[in-house]
Amino acid sequence: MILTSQQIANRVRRLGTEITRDYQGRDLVIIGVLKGAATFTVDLARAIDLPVVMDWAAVSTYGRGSTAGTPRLLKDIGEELTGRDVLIVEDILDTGTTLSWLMARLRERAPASVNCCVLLRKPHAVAKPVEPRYVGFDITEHWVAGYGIDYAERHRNLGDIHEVRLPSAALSASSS
Ligand SMILES: O=P(O)(O)OC[C@H]1O[C@H](OP(=O)(O)OP(=O)(O)O)[C@H](O)[C@@H]1O
Ligand SMILES: Nc1nc2[nH]cnc2c(=O)[nH]1
Repeated sequence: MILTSQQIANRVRRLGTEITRDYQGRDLVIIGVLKGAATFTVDLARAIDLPVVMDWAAVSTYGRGSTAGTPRLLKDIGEELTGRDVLIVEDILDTGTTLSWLMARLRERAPASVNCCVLLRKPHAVAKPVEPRYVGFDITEHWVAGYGIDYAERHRNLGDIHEVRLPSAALSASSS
């Protein structure tokens, strides 16, 4: 599996159009989740034709799914959220541990709404149910890297999204 930079750009443009339509007249705060969603968040924000506010959060999650420990906020946002419309932007929804925890924490701050936009949704997003309002692509459970997403902290700078072939950790080079 490979998602080319062109496929990603086309999808991001359409997501931006949808978000522009859905948030007309609202006070939209976009929160990108570091580090994986940094590239996607910036591209998505540029595809939205509204005066959005951008902020960043970082969450550390040890273990996933039923074995997950409690996630921790490594970096909090600076924006006040009371009465505002929050859109969390994530690169991957896998078990849902990260997003379900972050959405619950942000809801405690009395925003008008909290939704999320994920670029990639994996099939096992069931451990902690999360219903993203926007999804870029539904993908298989294979490990992926590129377009901000890492393999062992590397490859975030690739323009395409590649499948990582374990255990060699070679990146897929062609569509299949
Ligand atoms: O749905 P989940 O099972 O919680 O998995 C999804 C999370 O895992 C990855 O983050 P990671 O912890 O690798 O950090 P990073 O964004 O800094 O790469 C990804 O960026 C999501 O945040
Ligand atoms: N980097 C990376 N993190 C993940 N977290 C859950 N799935 C993935 C993946 O495919 N790649």
